[in-house]
Amino acid sequence: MNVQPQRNRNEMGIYARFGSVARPREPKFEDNGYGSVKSLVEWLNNLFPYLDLPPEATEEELRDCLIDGTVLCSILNKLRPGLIDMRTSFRPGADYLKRFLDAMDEMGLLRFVLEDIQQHAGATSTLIMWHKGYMLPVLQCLGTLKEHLKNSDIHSRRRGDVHEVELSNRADHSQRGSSFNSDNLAVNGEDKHKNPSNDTDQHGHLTSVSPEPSPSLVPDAGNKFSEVLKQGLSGELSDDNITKLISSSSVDNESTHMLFSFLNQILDETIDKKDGHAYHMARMLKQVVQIIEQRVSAQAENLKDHNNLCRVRSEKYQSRIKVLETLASGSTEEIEVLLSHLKQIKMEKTEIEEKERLKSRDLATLNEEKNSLGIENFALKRELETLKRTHEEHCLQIETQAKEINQALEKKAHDLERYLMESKKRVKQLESFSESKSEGWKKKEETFRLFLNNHQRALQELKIAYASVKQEVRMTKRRYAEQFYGLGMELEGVVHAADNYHSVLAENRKLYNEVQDLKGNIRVYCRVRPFLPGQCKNLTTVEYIGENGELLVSNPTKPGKDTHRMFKFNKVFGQAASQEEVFLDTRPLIRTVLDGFNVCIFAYGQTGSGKTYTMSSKEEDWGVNYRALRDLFHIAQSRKGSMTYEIGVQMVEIYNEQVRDLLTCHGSHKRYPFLLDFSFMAIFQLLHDGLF
Ligand SMILES: Nc1ncnc2c1ncn2[C@@H]1O[C@H](COP(=O)(O)OP(=O)(O)OP(=O)(O)O)[C@@H](O)[C@H]1O
Repeated sequence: MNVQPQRNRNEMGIYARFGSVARPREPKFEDNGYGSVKSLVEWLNNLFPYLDLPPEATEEELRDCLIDGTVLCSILNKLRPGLIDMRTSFRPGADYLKRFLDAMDEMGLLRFVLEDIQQHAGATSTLIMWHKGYMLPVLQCLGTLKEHLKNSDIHSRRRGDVHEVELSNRADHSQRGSSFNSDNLAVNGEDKHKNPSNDTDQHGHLTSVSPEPSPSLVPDAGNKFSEVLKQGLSGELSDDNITKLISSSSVDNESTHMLFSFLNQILDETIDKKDGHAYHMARMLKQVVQIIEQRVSAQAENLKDHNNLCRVRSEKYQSRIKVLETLASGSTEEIEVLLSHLKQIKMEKTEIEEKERLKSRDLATLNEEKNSLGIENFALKRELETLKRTHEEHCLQIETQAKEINQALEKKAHDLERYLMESKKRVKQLESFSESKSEGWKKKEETFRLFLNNHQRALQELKIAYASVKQEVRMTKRRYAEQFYGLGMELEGVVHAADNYHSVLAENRKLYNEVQDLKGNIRVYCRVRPFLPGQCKNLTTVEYIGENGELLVSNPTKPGKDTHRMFKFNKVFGQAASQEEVFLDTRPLIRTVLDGFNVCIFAYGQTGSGKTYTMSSKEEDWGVNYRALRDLFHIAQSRKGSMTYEIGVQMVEIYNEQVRDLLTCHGSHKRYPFLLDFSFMAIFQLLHDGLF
């Protein structure tokens, strides 16, 4: 690469600050062995006719064509179909370029960096001119792709040929002796140097190999290992000698090409023998060897590209160094400018030195001050330490006191919290109590208000009523006086009527007594006692009891008409007659006592005939005596207003012609004559007369 610095006053460059204009000669792409820009443009037009690039397109036009990355990605897809998915929604430009560069990395191919194609997109024209050769890495990358695409076409064509050759080889392999794989390539660096004409083309690429063994791949006649190999393949060499040969260093000295040839020959021999497991192993190994050969070939390509890149970059840097050397040896104007700069710098230096002197003087002063301040500082430090110690002791005391106070305060706070909780509880209780009380008082107030209102209303009503009552009382008084007068008049009538009543009453009494007289002053009743418990009911002598006091008694012991005897009484009470019935017949006679008549009732009969039962009886079934007294007291009570009665009672028993007082307690007064009373005398007379 011949880069000569040229000076052109009509162009501007980054050296303009020195007043000079320098433009390095732009690197020539043709010099790098990748073909000219023109050839690349032609290749791209053939590949993608729609691009329609002008044949004389500049690097700038080429960059504009490639900047969105789609063309580059399409080239890669030509090389490996489907490598980059162009249908995805990548943004043309940076995204496609990144995808392209990543794919190049994956394939291990030489590539440029993103800045190589993008760095001048927004730059000034000055910078573009300086970097006129900036597209060089991009063009080199294009050249690499062009070569790979070409090789890929050759390889694909050759793979078709190899397939045919392999088929024919398998058919007559025994006649041919040996066959080389079409991909047998020399990749060792030594090999390339040793046999450049055999392994690489003029651009340093690995050459393709024809299906037939190339003379360049034939083992070297002067090589000892090759001779031994020939002997080994022809079976002239023993196994021990082969082992010794492998263990010796002669294998290391052989080229990769020879080693692959040797390996292929051994594998072909083994396959030809068709010896069971060894045959299959050999086939598999042969396939592995082919893959390794392909990979070695690809790596050789990459290494070669890398070497080329390094060489190009080295040449570029060499040219830049030369440009810089030229510039350094360069211009008087620049030197003058530099001298003026130097003078200026010297003046600045003098000023700076003066300032430094002043600063050193200030520094000395400051040092003295610093020393005095140091001493003062030391004293202050000591004082500070003393104060610090005192302060620490004081702090400790304060901390201790603070702890004690804190504990006391915490205790108090705890107590206060407890009190507070209790107070809150009590406050809540009091609040609820006061609320309930308040509600109660409100209700009472409401009730009282209603009560007051009612009372006020009632009071009003009372006042009105009072007025009306007052009026009414006046009216009533008047009416009362009138009625009182009327009553007085009526009372006079009543007095007259009372007088008449007494005369009527006397007349009534007279009539009543006359009725009693008509009924008979002396009445005789007969009561038949029922059989007592234990007595035989069939022994009764009562045959018939009549309505009008007839009683038929039978006596079977007497003959004839004396068997039945009829008795006649005022009334005969049968066995079923009650005490009440007996009393009711005697009651009218008893009541005449209240009109001043004397009445005597006595019972007569043999022992156990029922005299006591009829007259007294028991409390629950009173006899005539008790019933008569109760009736007399009742009438006396009803006539209390008009009549006052004094009632006296005597009860006597006449037994064996002896009269005994039944109410007295003294035995001396029991026998007759204890009382000379008319009524008793009459009874005695009656008894004496034999009426009873
Ligand atoms: N009507 C009657 N109904 C039921 N029981 C009667 C009746 N009359 C008498 N008795 C009963 O007959 C018994 C004898 O009666 P009670 O003592 O009255 O006879 P008395 O005539 O008074 O005898 P004494 O002359 O011996 O005193 C009593 O047990 C009495 O309760």
